Amino acid sequence: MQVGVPFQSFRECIDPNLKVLVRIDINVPINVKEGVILDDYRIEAHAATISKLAKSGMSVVVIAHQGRPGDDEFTSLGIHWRYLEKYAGMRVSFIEDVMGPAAQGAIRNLGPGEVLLLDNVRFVSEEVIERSPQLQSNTFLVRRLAPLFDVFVMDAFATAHRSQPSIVGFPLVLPSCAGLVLEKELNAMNVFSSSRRESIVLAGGAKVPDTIKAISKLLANEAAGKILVGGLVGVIFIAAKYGANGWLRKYLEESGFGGLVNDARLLLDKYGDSVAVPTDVGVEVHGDRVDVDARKIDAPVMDIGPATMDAYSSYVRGAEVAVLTGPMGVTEKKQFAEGTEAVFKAMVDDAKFTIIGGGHTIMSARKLGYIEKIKHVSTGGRAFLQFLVGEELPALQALAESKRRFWK
Ligand SMILES: Nc1ncnc2c1ncn2[C@@H]1O[C@H](COP(=O)(O)OP(=O)(O)OP(=O)(O)O)[C@@H](O)[C@H]1O
Ligand SMILES: O=C(O)[C@H](O)COP(=O)(O)O
Repeated sequence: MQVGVPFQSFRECIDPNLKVLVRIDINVPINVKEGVILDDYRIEAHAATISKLAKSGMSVVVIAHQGRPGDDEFTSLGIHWRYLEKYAGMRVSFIEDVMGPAAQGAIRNLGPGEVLLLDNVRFVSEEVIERSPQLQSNTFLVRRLAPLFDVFVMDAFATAHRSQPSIVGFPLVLPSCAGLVLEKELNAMNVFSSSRRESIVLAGGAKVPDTIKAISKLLANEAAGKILVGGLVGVIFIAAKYGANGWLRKYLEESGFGGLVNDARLLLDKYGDSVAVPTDVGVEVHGDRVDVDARKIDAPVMDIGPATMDAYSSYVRGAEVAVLTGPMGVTEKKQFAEGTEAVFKAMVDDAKFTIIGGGHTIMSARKLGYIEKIKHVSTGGRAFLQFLVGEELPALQALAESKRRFWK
């Protein structure tokens, strides 16, 4: 943990005599019907925090969510349980309850070194309402569970942007610390934010409005030296820089992204060379890849082109930090994974520190064989973007408040 961080570090919560409540984020892509988790990266990451706490002799209760009420991935943590056991390398018990008498009884009876996973905290309706930490500390969830614990460990970086009871409520009533995953995320982000003009952000993927907003904030805060755009985000910047005819014009009308072209143009006008836009792209013609000039697009854009790969690789060379959020192309199709592969290669070969974030980005890095070579793989999605651009995260503010209240 860096000096000057305004909350307690992980090791300050470790004490074999204590019962700890740990909030983790094991919200993962899941096939509920078949009971199969499609990407367990987050579970593996948080298992380290849990095993460390349990091995120290603490009684460990884990609280987490999966999905949002009403969506297909909203389900019990009964599926996650076994994965957690596998990665923690120890027995984990699971209870189909969050804060009722069954859960309370199991928490009371938990012995030293034992781990209990509670069910999906979003089964409790209060959890999905975002309000101030003060109000969240007065919810039924917090009032029922907090008295059963000595300390709270906040490890769910990926949910740190939510002001929900299990994130911001407990720190106001229990002495709290950052977890191992949260500490790692903050350390990596500190490397990024202390490099500023020496860092490069590669922004691709398909979350076009969110990513353009993030780019705008990165530029306004002078948080990065250069932004290199790709993926569908890059397509919007291509339209802003070179104009849109043929396929591109039709695509903008049909996708509803037309309005964002103006936002991209304003950013290019204001920040000029700080944003690099693809000069060529890989388009799909009858299933094949054809590389064309970005001014002459007449088929679906699926990747950045070879000249752009070279240019982006040379920008990455020598960067203090290179961050990739969102793939450069449709990596699900082999012939359009070339751009993403080229920038991964440049990152691991030539940048001093590398960070990636986002579900598809991580999956691409794994598929293309770069995951082990990236210095920091973030567990966060929205939280990662929000933190990257320098926005406050409610979870961190609540931890800081906990320090003021309990750790004099
Ligand atoms: N040119 C393109 N045209 C269409 N889709 C693209 C293009 N480039 C990338 N994509 C798609 O973008 C998706 C990933 O973008 P997204 O913004 O969701 O990334 P992420 O942030 O890593 O993932 P997640 O949202 O899961 O956290 C992939 O499915 C990929 O196929
Ligand atoms: O996957 C995420 O980004 C986090 O688990 C937060 O999920 P949410 O967007 O449903 O709050």
